[in-house]
Amino acid sequence: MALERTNLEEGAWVDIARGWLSGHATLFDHFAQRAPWRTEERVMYDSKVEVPRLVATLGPEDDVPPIVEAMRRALERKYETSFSRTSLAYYRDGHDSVAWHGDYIARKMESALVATVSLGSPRNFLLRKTGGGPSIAFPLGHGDLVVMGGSCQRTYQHAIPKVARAAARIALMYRPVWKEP
Ligand SMILES: O=C(O)CCC(=O)C(=O)O
Ligand SMILES: [Fe+2]
Repeated sequence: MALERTNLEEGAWVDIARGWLSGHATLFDHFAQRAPWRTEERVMYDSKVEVPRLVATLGPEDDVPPIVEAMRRALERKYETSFSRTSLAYYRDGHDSVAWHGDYIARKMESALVATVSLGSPRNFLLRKTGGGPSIAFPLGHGDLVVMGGSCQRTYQHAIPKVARAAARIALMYRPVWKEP
């Protein structure tokens, strides 16, 4: 895996591997047509976080292409953890977004890992210190892998901001099972 690590402050970091999944367009089409999409009817982060996008959770009963399991195994080997939860977020166009947040439960944990493979067209993925300040932008799409680690969910926040024009992107997210500390 050709990973490039960016060390942030307070023990947070992100790894990025550009074009990690070469067949991203095929997997995008598969999920766009077949994933069990729902709107986020329940408040996922906190009541202030607006989340206009479609989401899906993949379980054992879902029809998942073998590449999804192959990527999970590669990530588990590399990061020496069990990425047993798989979920999806579908940004249909520039109106879809996720506001600044640290992932639920993980934002209370000392450290946590989240691996995201971006399918389809790029969107800007932003990071900033929790509560505000300048942001760093990483355009993510076309099979790029990003892994957030260390204190990233607690000391940093991330967002996919709205933009005037964007083609569709799906984020395929792998997370370990997190326990409330
Ligand atoms: O779309 C992404 O890459 C990020 C999504 C995200 O942060 C989340 O669902 O918690
Ligand atoms: Fe998140």
